[in-house]
Amino acid sequence: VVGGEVARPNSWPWQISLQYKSGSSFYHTCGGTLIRRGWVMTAAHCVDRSRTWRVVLGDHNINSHEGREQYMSVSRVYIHPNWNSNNVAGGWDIALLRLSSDASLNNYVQLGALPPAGQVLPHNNACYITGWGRTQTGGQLSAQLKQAYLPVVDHKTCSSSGWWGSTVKNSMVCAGGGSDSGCQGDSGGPLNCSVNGQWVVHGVTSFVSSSGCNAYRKPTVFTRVSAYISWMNSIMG
Ligand SMILES: CC(C)C[C@H](NC(=O)[C@H](CCCC[NH3+])NC(=O)C(F)(F)F)C(=O)Nc1ccc(C(C)C)cc1
Repeated sequence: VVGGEVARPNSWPWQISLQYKSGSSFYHTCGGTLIRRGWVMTAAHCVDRSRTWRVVLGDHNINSHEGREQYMSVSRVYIHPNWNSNNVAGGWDIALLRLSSDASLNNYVQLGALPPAGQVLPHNNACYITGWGRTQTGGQLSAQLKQAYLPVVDHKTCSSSGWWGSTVKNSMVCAGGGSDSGCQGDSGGPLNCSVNGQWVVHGVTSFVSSSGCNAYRKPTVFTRVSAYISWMNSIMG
């Protein structure tokens, strides 16, 4: 997250850290959202290489053990069948991770709310991106979970010339476009939007401009969760 601020610990209790094993250690690579006690939603581009994964729930500082974390292994990865790793602009950047055991829900670990199928938010709807991703283009990951206010940019604006043009599809949500943005390492994490006074996870962080995370008129682009409700239900049952 470029800009924004460090989140109050565990104030986004559905945010997870997706980590891969290398040698005897695990490393943060992406974010994700706990959507059922045994299921995590993330981006397909986060898991299109087969690795040994673990999901950390209830985390704040990913470099220290604070005692609230739950470490879960992943029993199966479901990548959307239409995902093409050579074309993030094609969309379909969504995946589900089946955890090998159910999470315990508490003050630090809660389920994220999903939108109704087809819901599209209006221009400027209040949303926050959260994640441990780079804090500057080409910079380092953040040790502590960060948040940034990224209001929705409607499809009409986001897909216009000077913005993303035809790279952005209707199955995506744009948010931000100013000095705050997502960045590498935020991928897969939630776009948390305020709808009728409730937080709803409307986006899965997908891509930013290759010329820089907070590039002018290149809002962070998210997979629009409301376009994938039926697919997710078909997998999770
Ligand atoms: C070094 C980084 C900044 C490059 C940048 N990376 C990204 O945007 C990666 C996802 C890349 C998936 C591709 N397999 N996502 C992120 O950085 C995220 F913002 F989500 F955290 C990128 O590729 N951006 C990109 C590439 C192509 C397009 C279209 C023109 C096809 C749009 C954006």
